[in-house]
Amino acid sequence: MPYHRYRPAHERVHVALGGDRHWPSRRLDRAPLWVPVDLRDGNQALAEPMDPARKRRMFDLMLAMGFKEIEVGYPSASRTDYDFVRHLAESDSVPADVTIVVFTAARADLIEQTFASIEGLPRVVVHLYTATAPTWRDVVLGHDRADLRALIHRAAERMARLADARPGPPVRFEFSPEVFNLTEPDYVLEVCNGLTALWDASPDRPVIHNLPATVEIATPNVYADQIEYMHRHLDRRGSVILSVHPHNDRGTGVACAELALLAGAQRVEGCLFGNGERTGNVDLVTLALNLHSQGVDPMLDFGDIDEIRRTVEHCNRLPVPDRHPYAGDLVYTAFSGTHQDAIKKGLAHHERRAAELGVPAARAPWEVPYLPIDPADVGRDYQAVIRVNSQSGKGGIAYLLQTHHGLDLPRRLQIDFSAVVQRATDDGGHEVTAKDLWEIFHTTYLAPGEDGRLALASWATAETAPGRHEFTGTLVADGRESELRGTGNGPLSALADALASAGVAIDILHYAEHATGTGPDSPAVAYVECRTGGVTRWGAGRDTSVLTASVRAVLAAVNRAR
Ligand SMILES: CC(=O)SCCNC(=O)CCNC(=O)[C@H](O)C(C)(C)COP(=O)(O)OP(=O)(O)OC[C@H]1O[C@@H](n2cnc3c(N)ncnc32)[C@H](O)[C@@H]1OP(=O)(O)O
Ligand SMILES: CC(C)C(=O)C(=O)O
Repeated sequence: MPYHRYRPAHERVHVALGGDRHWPSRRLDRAPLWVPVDLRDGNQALAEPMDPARKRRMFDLMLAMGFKEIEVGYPSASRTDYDFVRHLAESDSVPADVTIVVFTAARADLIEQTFASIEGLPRVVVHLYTATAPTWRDVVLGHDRADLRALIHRAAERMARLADARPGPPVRFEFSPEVFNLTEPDYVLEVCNGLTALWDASPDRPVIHNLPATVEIATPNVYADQIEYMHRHLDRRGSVILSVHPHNDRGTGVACAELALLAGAQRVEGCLFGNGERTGNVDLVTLALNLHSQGVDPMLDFGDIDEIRRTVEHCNRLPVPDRHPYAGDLVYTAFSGTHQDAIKKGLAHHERRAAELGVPAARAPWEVPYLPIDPADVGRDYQAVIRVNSQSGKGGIAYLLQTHHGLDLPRRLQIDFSAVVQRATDDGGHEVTAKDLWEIFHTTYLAPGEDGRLALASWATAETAPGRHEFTGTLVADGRESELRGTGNGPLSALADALASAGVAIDILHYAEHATGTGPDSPAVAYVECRTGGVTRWGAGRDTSVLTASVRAVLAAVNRAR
């Protein structure tokens, strides 16, 4: 690989913080101000940018989730964006606690058009951006440091003039030195501090300085150092909201945002599920739910994450991957045996703990292995948690039979059945559903008691004296009938005695039964482990009568052994 073509980050940008950093020992204990930029940065990265209907649907989703500041577009870039801002203004669609952000480059015509778009909107941030990094200055914009600072200053003055001329509540300002992470720290400070003064930022009308990792170039600790340096050196710090805007080129956008928050950032711009230019903007869903999983209020509602995902997929026309943190189809699912076993035990323990605490399971403290959050918190259910394929073990299989069919298999039967399922999945190599498992269970353990070579044409039991039982019946073996009679201290030992009288000697090694529901019509299931002719097999029976279920279970085990 031609790796020698690339330079490490420390050769490309000076990080001014030195060794004196505070962020590593800080903790995240509150949510920042989240600002979704899906309708601008996300939208500009789509092959088919959103039409007005999709924009509106995304906007409504953001309101429903509880976002309080939303970047809605680049109104000077396209008719759709301009009209969307006008639509929000004219339809009175912005709740009183929500601020709208509009985005503009540092060009007079674009700024004028931006201000025209926001007429009548009560709470607005106008967001100015210009790239400040050396390569962009030299190659793209063709300005040296002083020229570019002057260009930005002129644009900011124009914004201030237009804002002053506007009736109603004051407009607020945001500035992004695009590619902040590759810009000399002293230059960013000079430009940002200049704007803080020019816009006369105050605590009640703070300016937002948004410091983008436009293209991720370094490990997240480097970004954290860069943010902490700015946090400690920006003028009028109490009048500045320090914002970050990470992208995900190295796949570490989330880590960059989290470390930046430790380093002093107060606001995060990103997109839902990480849509955005190239590898995307930082994913706000992951960031917020990471906080939730630490016991910190994320200040957003993810109660129905599948609906959020469906809406975002519809608006972006891009799928959210199956492994996406917190939201992917497979992220609360375990296929592998030991994980399933641990989750099954963990869920049972969770239910017990909730009962002990006297709270609903959905309110009890969460400590289930392999599941960082309770899927129910985001509207997922437990049904999908465990799925079975060739990597699965007894725990997961038993869990599915229990949750879907009410079967509570004895431990040794779980082991036996898991080997049966393993053979079935090894042959086909595919996933086995709960319905498939039931069919395999039925064919293997239940059916041999109902239509096996050894059957009972009729039978009856009676308690002839206290603790003394008699079993009588007609045995059909390979088409031939014979009468049976046996006695014992219970119906099953009487059955064993009767079978022995017909030359079928059996030993019942294990017996268990339970109801599968609550009403009188709900079937009982019996499980029997039998040894006959030196072979040990499990059988099962199912009937509304426990006794009939038990007799069938014995016959099933015997037929399987024969
Ligand atoms: C990191 C980011 O996400 S930045 C946001 C990027 N988003 C977008 O570009 C989406 C919307 N953009 C657009 O629709 C168009 O680019 C428009 C309408 C805004 C402008 O279109 P055009 O006038 O055709 O210009 P074009 O798109 O070619 O932009 C390049 C020009 O803008 C200049 N420019 C780039 N950024 C800025 C800036 N922040 N401020 C001022 N000028 C800038 C370039 O130097 C170049 O100037 P030149 O033509 O004199 O060389
Ligand atoms: C200009 C800023 C906000 C941006 O979109 C970026 O740098 O990615």
